[in-house]
Amino acid sequence: MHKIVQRVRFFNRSSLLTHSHFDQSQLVSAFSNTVTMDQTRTLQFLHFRYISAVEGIHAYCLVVRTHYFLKMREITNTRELRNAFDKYDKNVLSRCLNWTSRENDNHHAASYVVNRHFTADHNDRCRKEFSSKLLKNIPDFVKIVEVSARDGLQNEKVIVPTDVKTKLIKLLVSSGLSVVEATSFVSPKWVPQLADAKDVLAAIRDVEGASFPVLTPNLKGFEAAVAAGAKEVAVFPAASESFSKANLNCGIEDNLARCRDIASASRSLSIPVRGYISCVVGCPLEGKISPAKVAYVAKSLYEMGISEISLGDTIGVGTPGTVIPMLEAVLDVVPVDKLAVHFHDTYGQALSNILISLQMGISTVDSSVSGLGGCPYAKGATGNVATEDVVYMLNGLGVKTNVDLGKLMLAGDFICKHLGRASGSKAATALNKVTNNASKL
Ligand SMILES: CC(C)(COP(=O)([O-])OP(=O)([O-])OC[C@H]1O[C@@H](n2cnc3c(N)ncnc32)[C@H](O)[C@@H]1OP(=O)([O-])[O-])[C@@H](O)C(=O)NCCC(=O)NCCSC(=O)C[C@@](C)(O)CC(=O)[O-]
Repeated sequence: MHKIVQRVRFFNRSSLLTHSHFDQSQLVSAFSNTVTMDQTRTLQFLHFRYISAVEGIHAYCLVVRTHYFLKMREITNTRELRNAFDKYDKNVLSRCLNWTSRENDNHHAASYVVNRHFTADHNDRCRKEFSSKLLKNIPDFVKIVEVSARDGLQNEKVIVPTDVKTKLIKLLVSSGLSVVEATSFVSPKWVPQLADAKDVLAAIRDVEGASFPVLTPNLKGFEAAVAAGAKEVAVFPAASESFSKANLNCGIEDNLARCRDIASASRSLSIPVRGYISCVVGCPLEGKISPAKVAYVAKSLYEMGISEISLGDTIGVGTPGTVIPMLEAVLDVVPVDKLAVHFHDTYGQALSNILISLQMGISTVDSSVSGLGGCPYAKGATGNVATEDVVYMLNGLGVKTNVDLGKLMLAGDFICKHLGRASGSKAATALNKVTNNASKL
């Protein structure tokens, strides 16, 4: 039985009931005549499957390697195949199936399923093609920027003691994470949870093996951070005017001016400045955000010498369908090695968005242990993507992170126990059930 790997649309059920008398040879000969190909060969490429009315009527026209007989370039995705099929073959197919396509029924006639699994040889070839196409841009190494101690905790209503925060940071570092965002130098009136920023930095002063960037919204925050020993800072403009006002009490342009001040102050101290852009696909206040707006803010940050630009889907509404155009727009103005992605998992889309970002060449991913997180000024935003889930996926892809999943899970267990809640990481939850030695996975 051929494995059907991609189904676009079912044939119209009622049409099939009416026109269920066609057979395979009829179909093959119609195609052969049209595409001047011998029947045996055509059979190889075209497979028709009809399941009787007892099981429910489904007909699949399997068009494989369409380019072979249409002398087209290879078709790799559904949309391309649909377009090509619509252009060249719809009428042929309709004739084969003895259909009279009604005008608004055209899409039924153009329905098809791609079958890439019709011979062993073909399987091997396809697997290689898939691997080279889908994995070719995926980096060998991904840098994970762990944000749980800042983004993860900033939204917690009950104040987490400083020693719990610092123990969390130490556990995260011991798992191999090389960048652990530590805290924010923001107004304690705005984010009371991080009012102990200075004490956190003091407590981790001697911890080696990682850098500890901190958020600084303005020069006041930057100066306080430097005085407390920060060696890396981050600014955080938004791509949404309304969110910028809600989060920072100033609009995009005013905030970019503050970022510029911080960038120039940091230059003389050789302090790298990271830049987050919030709301890169959607805003809790404005809805959809255009890729052009994100590209504008990204370009501004790049031009002021920001070392890394992290693209934040603050409320987790993005899907690959919205993330790809956003990334394309940003990649037009900022080199890929300067970019990072920062996905919240509100709608369960974070891992697919990360995979797409890796396929587009991005090699820095922000995440938060146990999926902790949420922005106090983005109502409805849930946790960041869980670091354990990201590491699990990257391990599966053979991508190095230098992070020990077992030790990472210990950090997750620690903070979840303290907060009195279950982990938001699916991988950690599953691994905790099936093995006590997750670090071997
Ligand atoms: C930017 C401000 C300070 C403006 O807040 P403001 O009220 O407009 O500031 P102001 O200049 O009028 O000052 C008001 C008071 O705040 C003080 N102040 C002023 N600046 C500081 C500072 N740096 N540190 C400590 N105190 C500060 C200042 O001294 C004054 O104190 P007062 O005289 O009333 O006693 C405020 O809006 C703020 O702190 N916002 C931060 C909000 C925040 O942290 N949001 C969460 C982080 S963003 C995020 O999570 C998204 C991200 C990055 O993860 C990416 C993603 O997920 O997409």
